[in-house]
Amino acid sequence: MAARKIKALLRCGALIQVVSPSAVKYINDMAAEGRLRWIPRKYKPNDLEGITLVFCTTDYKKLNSTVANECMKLGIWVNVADSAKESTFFMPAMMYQGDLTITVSTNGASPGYAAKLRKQFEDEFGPEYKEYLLLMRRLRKRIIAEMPDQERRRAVFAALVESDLPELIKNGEANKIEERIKECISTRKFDH
Ligand SMILES: C[C@@]1(CC(=O)O)C2=NC(=C\c3[nH]c(c(CCC(=O)O)c3CC(=O)O)Cc3[nH]c(c(CC(=O)O)c3CCC(=O)O)/C=C3\N/C(=C\2)[C@@H](CCC(=O)O)[C@]3(C)CC(=O)O)/[C@H]1CCC(=O)O
Ligand SMILES: NC(=O)c1ccc[n+]([C@@H]2O[C@H](COP(=O)([O-])OP(=O)(O)OC[C@H]3O[C@@H](n4cnc5c(N)ncnc54)[C@H](O)[C@@H]3O)[C@@H](O)[C@H]2O)c1
Repeated sequence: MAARKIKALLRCGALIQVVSPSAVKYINDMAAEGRLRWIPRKYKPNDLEGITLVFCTTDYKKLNSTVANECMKLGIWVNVADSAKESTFFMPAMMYQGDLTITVSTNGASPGYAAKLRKQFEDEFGPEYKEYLLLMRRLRKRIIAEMPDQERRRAVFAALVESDLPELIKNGEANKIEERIKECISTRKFDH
């Protein structure tokens, strides 16, 4: 449980401290690589000093609850793995494809369903979207620099996002990609 939360946090560049007498291999490895600090003992109340975000992921319900209460008193945001009710924030299911991030939440109604939808998004948004967004990032920079008229730029961006570029990338149709970009750049239509 803790390992799953840690994976998401490391992606965001969080500074992580784990307090637990035991740790799974992943946490052990991350500690050995210096990517987090593992304090191998039971929780003590002053562990919350200077902490901005807390995850209570022990298998000891009463302790999770006590820590959550302490956090509430101190105004620290807390996520309680076995109690949606005592959490002040939830984690969503997340997927990444380059610069694309998709998160799903059911607001605590069914985390399993959030996970199922996340898998569906992973199937739908393959590596072509990573490529597509790299392309869009380059094009957008160029268009902003070279196209002074904002209305015109909006029309071009709208055409680019409505285009079949991801499909063309997926199918490796390189010649059509150039052609499609040119078509989009020459578009003048803009729907308000
Ligand atoms: C999305 C995800 C993110 C993550 O954990 O990083 C996440 N839970 C995931 C999976 C999952 N969790 C559970 C199952 C078993 C099936 C099931 O219960 O449905 C599965 C399915 C699985 O493992 O595949 C059990 C469970 N979960 C919570 C409780 C306690 C409670 O409900 O009070 C219990 C014990 C219930 C019991 O006692 O039986 C509570 C929460 N879990 C949340 C998030 C928050 C609400 C998010 C939302 O509703 O969208 C919330 C409120 C707090 C939080 O943890 O942030 C991650 C999917 C990651 C992915 O695969 O992409
Ligand atoms: N939110 C979710 O998505 C979700 C999903 C599955 C399970 N859960 C819940 O999360 C909880 C943890 O599940 P798990 O599978 O990770 O359990 P686990 O047994 O693998 O891990 C619990 C950890 O808590 C540590 N611990 C126990 N007492 C402690 C103390 N006093 N101080 C510090 N650390 C202590 C243990 O050393 C262990 O490393 C369970 O209550 C489970 O119901 C939540």
